[in-house]
Amino acid sequence: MPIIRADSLVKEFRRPKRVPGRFGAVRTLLTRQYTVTRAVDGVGFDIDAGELVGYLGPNGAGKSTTIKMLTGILVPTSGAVEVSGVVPWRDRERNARHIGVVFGQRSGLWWDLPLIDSLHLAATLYDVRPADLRAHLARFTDLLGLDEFLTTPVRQLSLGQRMRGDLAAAMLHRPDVLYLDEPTIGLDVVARDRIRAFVADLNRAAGTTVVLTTHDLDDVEALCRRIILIDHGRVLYDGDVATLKARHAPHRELVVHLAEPGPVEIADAEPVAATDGRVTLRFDPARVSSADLIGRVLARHRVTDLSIVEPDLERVVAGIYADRTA
Ligand SMILES: Nc1ncnc2c1ncn2[C@@H]1O[C@H](COP(=O)(O)OP(=O)(O)OP(=O)(O)O)[C@@H](O)[C@H]1O
Repeated sequence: MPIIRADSLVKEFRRPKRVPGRFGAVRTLLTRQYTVTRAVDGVGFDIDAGELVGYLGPNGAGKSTTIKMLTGILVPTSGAVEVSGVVPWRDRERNARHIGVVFGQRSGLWWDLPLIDSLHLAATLYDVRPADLRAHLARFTDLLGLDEFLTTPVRQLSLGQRMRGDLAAAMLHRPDVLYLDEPTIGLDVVARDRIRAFVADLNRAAGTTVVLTTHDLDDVEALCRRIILIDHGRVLYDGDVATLKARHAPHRELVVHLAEPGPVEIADAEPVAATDGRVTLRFDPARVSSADLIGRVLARHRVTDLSIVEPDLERVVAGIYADRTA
């Protein structure tokens, strides 16, 4: 049963056409001509309760605009959107009760308050019961490592600390759906890992549905089974990560470290690199299994180490965008 339904969503932005020259500003106002940007151009998808979906696309593809329509910040030009049976832009208050939103570039916290006071204030706004607040705060503090900076004013927090605070604030009322827009942008490895672990835990333990927009495809590899790929406001791909890779990057690589450097010639495998006894063989798993290939290499060579390299999602997605613009 879908918890999020988007059907033929379109969003156009109109901007007054600027008239150049003397008195241009006045003439811009008077001519009333507009440039129309179609940021989202017929996007549709269903997301089931408990899914964790990566919503991806290059700069300007229409990701944030879609998320803003899902959260009720923007009204679609046409098409329909429903989240937990609510039309977000029509009933913003009811919608807000069952969603959490975190925009990586912007904070929902109160700058002058210590983080803990900001969290209490967020809980008050959402009518979180004191006992629930205590339980959620304890769990989030533990998972996100908040205790070292709970009493620090928000304006003094580092980006990673602030982001963890924002996530906690967004989830205190235990919404069914969490929208995350670039949650790990500019963060160090520690903060990024904390955030990934927290999101994975929310999804697994509480069944929270998560829609994640990110340019960091390591986030996607770590968290998402399904991705929706958009470009120029349209869906290019909607499905699981493994199928996308199989379709667009069917090859795997077997990296072999030889005890005695030399050429490796094996049927069904193409040597693509060789340095200091480290040979990389590219193969198609649909034609030859890794086990078979490894068996053949071991039968012919003395090997000190070997590994299989999966295609990198980053490269796969970059290749798809390049094909589109070629
Ligand atoms: N308020 C606005 N007024 C006019 N045009 C806008 C507005 N907001 C977005 N756009 C345009 O709509 C298109 C899609 O923008 P959007 O921010 O949704 O892309 P995005 O995929 O989130 O990009 P990024 O990865 O760079 O954040 C862009 O061409 C952008 O310039």
